[in-house]
Amino acid sequence: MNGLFISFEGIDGAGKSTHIEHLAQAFRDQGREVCLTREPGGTPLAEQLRELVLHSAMDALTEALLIFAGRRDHLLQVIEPALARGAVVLCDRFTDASFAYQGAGRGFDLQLLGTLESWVQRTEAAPLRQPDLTVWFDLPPTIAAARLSGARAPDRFESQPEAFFSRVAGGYAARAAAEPARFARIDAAAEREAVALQIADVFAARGWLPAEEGAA
Ligand SMILES: Nc1ncnc2c1ncn2[C@@H]1O[C@H](COP(=O)(O)OP(=O)(O)O)[C@@H](O)[C@H]1O
Ligand SMILES: Cc1cn([C@H]2C[C@H](O)[C@@H](COP(=O)(O)OP(=O)(O)O)O2)c(=O)[nH]c1=O
Repeated sequence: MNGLFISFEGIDGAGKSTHIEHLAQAFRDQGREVCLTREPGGTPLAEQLRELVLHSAMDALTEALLIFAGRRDHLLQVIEPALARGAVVLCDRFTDASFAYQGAGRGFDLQLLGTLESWVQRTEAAPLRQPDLTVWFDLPPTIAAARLSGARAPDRFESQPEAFFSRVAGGYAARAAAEPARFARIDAAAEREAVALQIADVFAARGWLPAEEGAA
């Protein structure tokens, strides 16, 4: 069976974590091996880099290099081997987050991000490894901020002002517009159950899960 690489994107508080575990179970119920992972992070080395990126002050190039260094390790140690085994890789954020946060959010050079993407995502199995599907939780930053307020201690990104998240949201929209076949936009402002149904539809439409399996 072919592996499946699925990433989940959206601004902080968009609802990704709320839905990923349920999807993982739906795939396991179909007898699929599921590799549940995240970025920044996903390997011991990349988790160490994550700690630095989320909690230490640094300039934009340093930040981008650390994130892509972690991504390289994660891709080679975890994602490619899982795909080669035929597993379903569910990844909480991938490179679109770099274009949205470092690019649109921080104003970092998009061309340079594209260069890093092409270096880092070239593997033996793929000239440019990209997710087969990116589930994009789209919702206004005001709603995300309200959901997050008091829910958890903010990291370096979560403590940014709302204008930052408006730019990040715009960055996701631009990536989605550039690659509409890879992106599935979810109206994440909806109630939890309605969001789950939208996600279920996306997976059913691709024939990856039975219609009822994705709904919470
Ligand atoms: N559809 C929803 N409506 C209202 N609150 C939600 C919804 N989805 C998630 N939440 C809540 O919003 C907060 C952020 O959700 P979470 O899944 O952690 O987002 P993310 O992983 O994208 O940052 C959590 O407290 C969660 O319980
Ligand atoms: C993958 C990635 C994440 N990030 C940021 C987005 C998030 O604010 C932060 C951590 O992501 P995430 O794991 O989604 O945080 P949490 O578990 O707290 O919801 O890292 C980037 O800035 N660039 C990237 O390439």
